Amino acid sequence: MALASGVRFAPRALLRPWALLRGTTLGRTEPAAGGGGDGARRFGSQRVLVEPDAASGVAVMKLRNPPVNALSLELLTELVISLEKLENDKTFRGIILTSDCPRVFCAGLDLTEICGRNPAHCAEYWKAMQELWLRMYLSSLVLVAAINGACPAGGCIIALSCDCRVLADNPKYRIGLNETLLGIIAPFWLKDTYVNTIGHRASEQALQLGSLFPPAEALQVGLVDQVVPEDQVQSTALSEMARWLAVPDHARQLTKNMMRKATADRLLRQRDADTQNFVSFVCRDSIQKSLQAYLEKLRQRKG
Ligand SMILES: CCCCCC/C=C\CC(=O)SCCNC(=O)CCNC(=O)[C@H](O)C(C)(C)COP(=O)(O)OP(=O)(O)OC[C@H]1O[C@@H](n2cnc3c(N)ncnc32)[C@H](O)[C@@H]1OP(=O)(O)O
Repeated sequence: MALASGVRFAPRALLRPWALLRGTTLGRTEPAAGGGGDGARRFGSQRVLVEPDAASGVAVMKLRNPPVNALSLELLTELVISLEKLENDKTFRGIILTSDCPRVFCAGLDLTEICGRNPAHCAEYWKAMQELWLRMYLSSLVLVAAINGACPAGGCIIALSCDCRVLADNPKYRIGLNETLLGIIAPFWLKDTYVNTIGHRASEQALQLGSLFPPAEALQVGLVDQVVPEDQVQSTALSEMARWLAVPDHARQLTKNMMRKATADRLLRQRDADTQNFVSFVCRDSIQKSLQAYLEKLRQRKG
């Protein structure tokens, strides 16, 4: 990811994401409906659909890991690869991230990846989560989240690592970090991202209470930048994108780096310790029990 000035600010020592790939179908390119030239060709993978528009330099990236876009290891990996692909293509300056699943933007960590799994798997999973956050948080592209569904926990992290957030005005589409309600604790880099977005006091309250904010409250606290009727989320995200792209890339990119680098560096300095911390915490019997109970409650809630 080179800046116009030649500065590279994406962490270079990141995992090679394709090493994590199992049974995915990356790199597939197909014409979009009614499409013609290059600008109308879709590409992506099984769980991430990319609709590039070369003319505007903007790609729409859709999460499609039904039913709730839970962040499985495969989805995390495919997101990193799609992001990297767009970043390496000079045609693109911005990405609109949205969901292809009805009513849910992203349900957060895939709890089945950390329930009843061995420590090695949990470590691999957590590294992939760190990787995605680092890549998104420091991306040289403009990232706009078009939040067209519920956005708890890890879903909120994805949205917060974008530059701008547009949320559909539906009381069911709540957003926030609800980790404490699952008996788990947001890691420091998540807490830092929250504080950077909504300030210390609001974060302190929201993190301890595990608050999930409905749209009007999310707007008020500053978690999202716009709340609009559901059918206007995409068009508003495009208008926001135009506003951000009106700024010269090099100036915007260097400013973004100035604002975010310290937060990302903090994780980069202690990535292994953060992984060990995560693994030893989630593998505790008591935490496994509460995660299992939460998952069971989700399953029983159905119907
Ligand atoms: C040191 C510790 C560090 C901790 C790191 C912290 C970082 C992030 C934490 C997390 O992200 S933990 C995950 C938190 N997520 C949630 O609490 C959301 C839970 N899900 C929901 O509230 C709802 O599913 C929804 C997203 C609002 C959607 O509701 P809807 O009614 O549309 O769908 P459901 O019927 O509830 O679910 C369908 C299906 O999906 C399964 N499922 C839902 N969420 C998850 C998940 N996060 N992981 C795995 N599976 C999930 C749910 O059980 C249903 O499954 P089936 O019954 O169909 O088998």
